[in-house]
Amino acid sequence: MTDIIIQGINGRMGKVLCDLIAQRDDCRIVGGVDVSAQSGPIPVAASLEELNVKADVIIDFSTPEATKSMLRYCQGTGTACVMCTTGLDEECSELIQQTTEKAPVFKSANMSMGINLLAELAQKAAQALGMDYDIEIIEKHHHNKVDAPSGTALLLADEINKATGNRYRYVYDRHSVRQKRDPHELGLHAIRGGSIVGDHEILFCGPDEVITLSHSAGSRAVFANGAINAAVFLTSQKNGLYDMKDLMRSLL
Ligand SMILES: NC(=O)C1=CN([C@@H]2O[C@H](COP(=O)(O)OP(=O)(O)OC[C@H]3O[C@@H](n4cnc5c(N)ncnc54)[C@H](OP(=O)(O)O)[C@@H]3O)[C@@H](O)[C@H]2O)C=CC1
Ligand SMILES: O=C(O)C1=N[C@H](C(=O)O)C[C@H](O)C1
Repeated sequence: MTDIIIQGINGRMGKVLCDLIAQRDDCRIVGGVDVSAQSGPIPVAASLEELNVKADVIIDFSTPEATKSMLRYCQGTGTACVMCTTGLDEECSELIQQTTEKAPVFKSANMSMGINLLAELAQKAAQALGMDYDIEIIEKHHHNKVDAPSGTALLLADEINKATGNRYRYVYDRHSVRQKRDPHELGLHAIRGGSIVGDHEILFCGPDEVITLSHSAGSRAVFANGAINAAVFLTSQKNGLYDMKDLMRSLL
């Protein structure tokens, strides 16, 4: 039985996690962290220190500041964590590095299997098509999302760059750009509206043709299930950094 704390338990993802974990018999929620602590069967506090509950893994869908607090807590206690929050900064990258020496850390800007397959397909397409095809990524999310571009759009861009010898530099939204497109640009564009869960398109625009690879999340369950599976996976891992590729390999 994997004991889990959810950071951001009252948020959109936190609520879906609670529903899905209740249906499983290999894990349970032993506590939650959120701004507004609520009274209920699960203890919830404003910080991990205040919660003072031991768990095997913390799943984090919150804010970048809260993620940093969690990493410091995991460094001190050796607790494993699944990092799902996006919009993280350079300070967070350093904290992640330090934390992986003290605890198992799982990080992915997108916990769905589909996006991680899409990243592999995009790498293959970029390698096969070469510089004659301009790459543009369009992401669409609900109107409550605060960070842009999405962590997933950046993940896809980074994976493409990794597979092509870092040949691209990122251009965001092209607002006020007054020059023609350079072949080394990779465009990232964010759309925010309504209740869109998360759509990502990668366009390879070539001479007289466009190839589009896309993924559309039908519900938040795809992310929540990935995060729960990652939490269970982490309980048998050594200190270090893990991502969806490690989880997918373990399920084969
Ligand atoms: N990796 C992935 O697959 C996915 C990642 N995400 C990312 O997860 C994050 C959360 O998304 P979502 O659930 O939609 O966002 P929400 O805003 O709905 O939920 C975040 C929750 O965290 C709470 N919170 C704010 N500050 C703290 C704090 N210091 N400590 C603990 N909790 C805090 C918020 O409280 P309050 O509202 O009162 O501020 C809110 O309840 C985002 O960065 C999003 O991009 C989302 C989906 C999938
Ligand atoms: O905020 C969201 O909702 C989502 N955020 C993640 C991101 O920034 O990529 C993943 C998913 O697309 C939903």
